Amino acid sequence: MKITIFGTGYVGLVTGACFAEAGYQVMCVDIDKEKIERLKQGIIPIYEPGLDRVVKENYAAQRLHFSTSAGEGVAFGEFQFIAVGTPPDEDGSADLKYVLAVAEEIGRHMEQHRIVIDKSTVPVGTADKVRAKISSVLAERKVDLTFDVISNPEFLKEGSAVADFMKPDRIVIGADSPANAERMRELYAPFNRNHDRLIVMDIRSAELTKYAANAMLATKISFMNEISNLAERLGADVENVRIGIGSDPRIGYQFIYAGCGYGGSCFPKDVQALARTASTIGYEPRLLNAIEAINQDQKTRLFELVSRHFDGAGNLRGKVFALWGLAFKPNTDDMREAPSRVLMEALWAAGARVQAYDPEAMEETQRIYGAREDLVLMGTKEAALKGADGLVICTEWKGFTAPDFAVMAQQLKQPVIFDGRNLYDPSRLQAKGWTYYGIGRGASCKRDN
Ligand SMILES: NC(=O)c1ccc[n+]([C@@H]2O[C@H](COP(=O)([O-])OP(=O)(O)OC[C@H]3O[C@@H](n4cnc5c(N)ncnc54)[C@H](O)[C@@H]3O)[C@@H](O)[C@H]2O)c1
Ligand SMILES: O=c1ccn([C@@H]2O[C@H](COP(=O)(O)OP(=O)(O)O[C@H]3O[C@H](CO)[C@@H](O)[C@H](O)[C@H]3O)[C@@H](O)[C@H]2O)c(=O)[nH]1
Repeated sequence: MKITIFGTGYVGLVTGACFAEAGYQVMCVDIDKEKIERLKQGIIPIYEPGLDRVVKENYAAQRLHFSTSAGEGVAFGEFQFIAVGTPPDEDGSADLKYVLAVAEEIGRHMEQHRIVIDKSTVPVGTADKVRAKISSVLAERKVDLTFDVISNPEFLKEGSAVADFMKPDRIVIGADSPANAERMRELYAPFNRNHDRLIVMDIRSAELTKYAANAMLATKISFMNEISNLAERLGADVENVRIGIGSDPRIGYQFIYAGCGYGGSCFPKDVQALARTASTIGYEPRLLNAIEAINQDQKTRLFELVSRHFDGAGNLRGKVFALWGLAFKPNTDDMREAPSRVLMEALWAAGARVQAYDPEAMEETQRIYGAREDLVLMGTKEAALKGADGLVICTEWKGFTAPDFAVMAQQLKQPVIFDGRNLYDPSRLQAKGWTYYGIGRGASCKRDN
């Protein structure tokens, strides 16, 4: 079977490389010429565990091909995956311009039947728009060709994208005929062994399933962040509460970690896009709006703790802060909507300087912020501490979980930690003379009310 994937971002590149690893012939097409050139040279544009090997080996084995030519891509695969970005429009709704541009290319270059599969996260009704776009271009060309449109949303997580794709929890297929569903079952057979993971449904339900999944996970996080704010004020510890409620299998332990807010390219944009969809059909999305609002507040939490500790009035002129963790989560270099950005920008606005360290996201930070006097990127987490007035943690990289606190205390001007991911045991640190602030740790930390 031959597959074409439009878009070589997190989803497209992982999907293409994993299909090639399963033995298929795959062509990845992107409009970004530099990205495609670098991929051909074996330079992987993102940090994603395991991706480097699958891309390089399958490219060398000539199962994985790269191109900037849409025409070449449309001619190549019977299956045409759309895996391009769907960024937020000005009003928060999903911008479909990249998706529809691909649909247009497919219509323009098609010479035989094609199965068009939408893997991008798109609002309900997008498959109809893709179908209409291809049909109108075919009509302009005055050619009579048949094609199918299928929805196949992607659920991989950054940081474990290859593993998630190889061993999915589920493969959601939105199809309008049993024959199309069967073609997808055949295509996904290498990833659907041992037990059936394929969930087949109508196209609109598949499109909504993707948003519902992300909104549900974001709800769990915002709920716990709200509880953390209560815990802080009530003198309870959200970490104890987390363990207490997670033990109920109806709640579960996953996605109930309070912290400095959720980031990334998906939860913030998808919660907003779903809320926007609701508004456009006259339904007030009260819960979705609250999830988003709680998250925005939560991202300012660390700055509040820092400024209250040092000044109370938000003036941090002359202060220097060590920052551990820039990426929006561990095992990625992605900084889209990262809580670290909100924190750094607030610290800078208050006159402070930042000495930052992240195992993977330094280049990305440099790309986003360029050279500025109030940001120094340090080569190690220890170096970031030197001469700083305090340590702030935004990302729970494994390498941050068991540092040498005695050495750290010597490097910092004063032993104070603002821990946005609740990595440490407050009482142990306090026993060693540290001032420790976590998220929602009212029982064990300094109360701030
Ligand atoms: N990042 C994730 O973890 C994740 C997971 C599941 C679903 N999604 C969804 O998948 C989609 C893609 O996300 P991503 O993170 O991979 O995006 P991305 O921004 O990393 O990559 C998108 C790529 O598409 C390319 N592109 C744009 N227009 C094109 C065109 N006409 N032809 C070919 N290529 C084109 C861009 O140059 C870019 O390389 C989004 O809808 C996103 O919401 C993302
Ligand atoms: O208990 C938790 C779990 C996560 N987070 C934060 O939530 C954000 C998102 O984390 P995660 O879901 O692990 O990363 P993503 O790569 O954004 O993956 C989400 O978004 C993808 C894109 O749609 C989906 O495919 C995935 O299923 C979905 O988990 C990060 O900032 C995390 O720090 C918390 O604050 N607390």
